[in-house]
Amino acid sequence: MTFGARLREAMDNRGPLCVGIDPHPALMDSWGMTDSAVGLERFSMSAVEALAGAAAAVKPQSAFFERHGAKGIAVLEKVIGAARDLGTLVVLDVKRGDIGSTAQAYADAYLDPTSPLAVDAITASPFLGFGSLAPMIETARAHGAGVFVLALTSNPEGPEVQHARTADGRTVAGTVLDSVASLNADEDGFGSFGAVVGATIGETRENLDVNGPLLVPGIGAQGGTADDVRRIFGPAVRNVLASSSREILAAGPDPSVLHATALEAARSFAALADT
Ligand SMILES: O=c1ccn([C@@H]2O[C@H](COP(=O)(O)O)[C@@H](O)[C@H]2O)c(=O)[nH]1
Repeated sequence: MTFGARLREAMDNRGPLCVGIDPHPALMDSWGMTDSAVGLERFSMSAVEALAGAAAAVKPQSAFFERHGAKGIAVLEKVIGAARDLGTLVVLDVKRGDIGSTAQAYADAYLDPTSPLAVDAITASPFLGFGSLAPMIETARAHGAGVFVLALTSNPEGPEVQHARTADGRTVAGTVLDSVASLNADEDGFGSFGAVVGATIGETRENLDVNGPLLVPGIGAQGGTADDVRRIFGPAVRNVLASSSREILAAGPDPSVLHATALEAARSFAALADT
């Protein structure tokens, strides 16, 4: 099955929620865990075990593992394996992008199933030129994985680049969205290539229908709400995979409370798609 088909099924069965695994030092402290590789492992494994089954996907944020060096990467590997064993899709938030030959190495690291860090999908940055992502796109296609490309990010600095106009009058974000849509053009169902569009962007005139998933961060801690998602995405809301990290993780460490919080969030985003 392609990533798009697996994700559609998971979103339909569990609700369109992706829970971010972002082990911030302050969150680890509030869970009674130290800011160390040991604390990182306890935090992340407890989160994955509590959240698997309550969300369509989990999204480990690579930076929070990288900051613990080699031991942190070992924990990331364990977290990815545990989530996949529990039947939850893994979107690794690494925002990779580089010249083609290096992009291939990133693709090998995350999208080739023989890699220890292989996941279902990654986030990628198109700001070295959309074509530079080709090795990631081709590797994902070859192995039934997916790629979410940054288009309209949730941070306030994003518009200075993403709203800029290209020579043909389209915005940079518009060209990214069009390119993602063309990657999914031959797809009958739900494509495996998605765009990242924040819940905090306010208004947009861009065409958000990419015939594939829209990963939507910025919900909760950054101020985005379910109402914002309904307003921004309109009919494309059916393709939204709502992503929230700190707001849901703040409900821990009790696994049953964490699980219930994610279930409730998944229900509320599923209701948006039904309206
Ligand atoms: O536009 C983007 C792209 C990615 N992110 C990432 O999502 C989470 C958000 O965490 P919260 O705690 O829910 O704010 C984080 O890992 C970001 O790096 C994003 O926020 N915006």
